[in-house]
Amino acid sequence: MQTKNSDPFAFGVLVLDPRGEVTCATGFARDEAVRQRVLERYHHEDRRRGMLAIDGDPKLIASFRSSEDATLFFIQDATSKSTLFDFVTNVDFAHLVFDYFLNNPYESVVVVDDQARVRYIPPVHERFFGIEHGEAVGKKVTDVIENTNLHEVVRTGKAEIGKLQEMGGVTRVVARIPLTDNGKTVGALGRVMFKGPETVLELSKEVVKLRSEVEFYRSELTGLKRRTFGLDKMVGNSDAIRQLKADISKVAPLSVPVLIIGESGTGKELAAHAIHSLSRRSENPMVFVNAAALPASLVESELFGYEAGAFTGAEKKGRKGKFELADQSSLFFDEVGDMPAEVQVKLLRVLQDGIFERVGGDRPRHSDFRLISATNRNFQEMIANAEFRLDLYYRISGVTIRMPSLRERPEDIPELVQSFLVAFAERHRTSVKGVDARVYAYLKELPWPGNVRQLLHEVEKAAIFCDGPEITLDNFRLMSHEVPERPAAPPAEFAPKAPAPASGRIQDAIEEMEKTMIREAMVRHKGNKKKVAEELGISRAYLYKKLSGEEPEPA
Ligand SMILES: Nc1ncnc2c1ncn2[C@@H]1O[C@H](COP(=O)(O)OP(=O)(O)OP(=O)(O)O)[C@@H](O)[C@H]1O
Repeated sequence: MQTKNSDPFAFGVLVLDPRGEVTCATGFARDEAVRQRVLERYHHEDRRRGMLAIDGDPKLIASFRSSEDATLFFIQDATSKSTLFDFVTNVDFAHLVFDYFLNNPYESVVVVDDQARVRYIPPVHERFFGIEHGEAVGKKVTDVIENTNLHEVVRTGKAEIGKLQEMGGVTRVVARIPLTDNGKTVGALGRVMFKGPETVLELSKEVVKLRSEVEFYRSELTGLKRRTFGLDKMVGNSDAIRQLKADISKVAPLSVPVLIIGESGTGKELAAHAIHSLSRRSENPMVFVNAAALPASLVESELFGYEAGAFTGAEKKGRKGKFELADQSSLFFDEVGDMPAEVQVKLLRVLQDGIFERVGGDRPRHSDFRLISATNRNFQEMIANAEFRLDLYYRISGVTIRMPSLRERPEDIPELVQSFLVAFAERHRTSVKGVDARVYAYLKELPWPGNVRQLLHEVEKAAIFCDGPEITLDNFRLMSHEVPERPAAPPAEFAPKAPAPASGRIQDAIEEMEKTMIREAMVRHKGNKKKVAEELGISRAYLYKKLSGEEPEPA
């Protein structure tokens, strides 16, 4: 057959009279064999119109229509159109599907050729544009359809999906798809995707809703992960630590204020993190306040925030304070026992009912925060000495959790040492050092006034100075002689009295040495007090006191 595969648009037309005689045969239909195959298949049909898929060589698709005086066949070579052939073979009402796609207002397509001339426009569109049936065929699409871009799609070969198109005073969401054959753009089709942007708006609202749900579940998942992480970070398996973990798990989900007491370095901040992580507020970050470091002059703006233009130097838009930031989250008040009396009184109301006012503001605000406080001070003594308000104490201590000192749980030392060595190796990308068995026995005997923090630093220093694969007793002995032991009792006891002259007294010498170490560490850590306290194995409150005794008044 001449036309086979040489022309993708090749077709044939066959017309029969009522007696079944051929009255017209063009293209494919001139071939006797093709006619025979089509008619054989047609003789089994009792429909008046439809499509026939005829297997063989070549594969053929014939659509037919019969009336009183004639039957018309439109025959196409289906060799290169296997999908179409399969479709027609399997769907014996294929013509209805085509009908639907050609006539339904929201499915029907406009087809243009490679010159962007209209090849097909469905009747519903003709009516919409007020044109006669068939009038648009052959015209430039831009002359027929308002605001079309089909000509550009033909030119560029690039699809345009979900574009808005104004037509006859209404907006539709349309898709314009290039049609390619053997890599060449032979035309394009355009179809309405949605009646109007409102439909898309609805869909996008749905997407936003689903996204926020995904976000919620994602944060739930992170929360779940953090939940175990919170307690897992607390190393130790002694009775004291197991009891502590059980207490934390019990208290954490309740919204009561928690006061964590314990010597410096026992892990109070770690416990606060665990409480927050195990609470329903864990999706939001915990807000920190170091009460000891809070100057009375800044307390209100820091804690309650301020309105725009509240004072010179204030941020233009105003600023949220810590209480506002902690809404729906936890507020961690570290070193709460070191809070000056004038600060204590300012907190009574907000800690009672969550109500506060921003500086320069004239309306009360409310924050739903959960208070977690920590101190290494002895409250009983402080209350007795009128250093801490009893009413405030009641508000912060809904539940009190006591952190056991390291002396109370020496059996945890090996596990702590191991975990510090693993973390050290990870941080410095080295292999994990082993530990000589005698080391543990030695460490268990020490008083550990700086508790876990001090142990951590001793272990890290030992790891730094250890050249071999195993940390030995010597590494520790060396370190512990270099670092003077400091008790972890209330910092006030250790606050410098007055600059001591070189008197020859041991106490003065220790203070001098301490000052030097603090000064050097402040330089090393560029003034980062947290790091300085960590490195020196002292509490931040202690460091603040030391610094305030040393630093000259600002000019
Ligand atoms: N049980 C523990 N397991 C592992 N690390 C711990 C544990 N307890 C404390 N640490 C570590 O010891 C250091 C001090 O802990 P943290 O800051 O929580 O103590 P703190 O009681 O708040 O001290 P301070 O009162 O001086 O602020 C931190 O590096 C912390 O990670």
